[in-house]
Amino acid sequence: MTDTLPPLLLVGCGKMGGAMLAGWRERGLSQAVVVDPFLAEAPQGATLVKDAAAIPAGFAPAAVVLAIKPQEAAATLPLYARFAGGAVFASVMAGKTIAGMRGLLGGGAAVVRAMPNTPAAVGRGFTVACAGPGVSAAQRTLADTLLGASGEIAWVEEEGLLDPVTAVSGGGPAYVFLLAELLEQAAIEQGIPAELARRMARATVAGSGALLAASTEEAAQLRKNVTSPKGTTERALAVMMDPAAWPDTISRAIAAATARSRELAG
Ligand SMILES: NC(=O)C1=CN([C@@H]2O[C@H](COP(=O)(O)OP(=O)(O)OC[C@H]3O[C@@H](n4cnc5c(N)ncnc54)[C@H](O)[C@@H]3O)[C@@H](O)[C@H]2O)C=CC1
Ligand SMILES: O=C(O)[C@@H]1CCC=N1
Repeated sequence: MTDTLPPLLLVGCGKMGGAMLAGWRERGLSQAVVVDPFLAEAPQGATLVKDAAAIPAGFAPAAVVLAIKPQEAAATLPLYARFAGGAVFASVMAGKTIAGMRGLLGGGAAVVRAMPNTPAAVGRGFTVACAGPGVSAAQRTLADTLLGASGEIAWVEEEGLLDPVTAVSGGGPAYVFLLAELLEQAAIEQGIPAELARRMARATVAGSGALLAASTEEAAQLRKNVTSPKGTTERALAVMMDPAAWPDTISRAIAAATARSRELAG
C-alpha cells in the first residue's frame, strides 16, 4: 500500500466516519488518528485515542474530519481549535453551518461542510460539499480527495443547498431500505414464504440500483421498460403514482427532513 494521504484526524468513528475511513485506507493512509471515546478497538491503520487530550503531542493533521453527532458539536469542536492554523476541517454533521462551526473552532478556521451517505461503505457513496471562507485551493483538493474517496462528489457554492441535500442523498439510503422492508412485508401478505420474500425484496432493490447505476437511461424510462401496457406493474403504479400517494408522501418527507436539517444548525 502506498502512502498517498497526509496525516488525518477523524473525530467520531461510527457508521459514517468508519465508512469514510475505509475509503481512505484504500487510498493509502500514512498517519491517521481516530478520536472516539466509545470505540473498543483501533480501526485498521489508525491510532485510536479516547479524547482530544490524548492525541499524540506534535501530531499535525492536514485535515480534521468531524463525524460526530450534530448535538455533540458545541461541546466538542472547541477542543480541536488548536489545529485551525494548519488543518482544513471537513464536517459531515447534519445541519451544522460553516459559520457556526467557525464560531466554535475560531473565526479563521478553514471549514468544508459536506454531506455523504452510507453507500460509501461499499465505494458507492455520494457526497455534496461546500467550502467556507479561507479554504485554500490545496485544502479544497485534499477535502475533495477525502470526501470523494468512497464514491462520487459534487461541490456547491450555496451552503443552504446542504439542507435539502441532507434530506435527499444523506438520508436517501434509508428510504430505499424502507422500500425493501415494505416489499418484503407485502410479499409475505400475498402468501410468499418469509425467506423467499426477504431474498426477493433485497435482490430486487439491489438489482434495480445496479441497473440504474449501469444505465444511461433516465429513471423514468427504466420504470417504463418494466411497465407493460395493461399489465400488472401498471396496476401497481396507478396506486403508487396517485398524486396523493408517493408523489405527495416523498415531497412531504423531504420537506420535513430539510426543515430538520435547518433546525439542527442552532
Ligand atoms: N449515518 C448516516 O447515514 C449519515 C450520517 N451523517 C452524519 O455523520 C455524523 C455521525 O453519524 P453516524 O456515523 O450515523 O453516528 P454514529 O453514532 O454511528 O457515530 C458517531 C460516533 O461518534 C462517537 N463519539 C461520540 N462522542 C464523541 C466525542 N466527543 N468525540 C469523538 N467521538 C465521539 C461515537 O462513539 C460514535 O462512534 C452525524 O453528524 C450525522 O449527521 C452524515 C451523512 C449520513
Ligand atoms: O439522519 C440524520 O440526521 C443523518 C444525516 C443524513 C443521514 N443521517
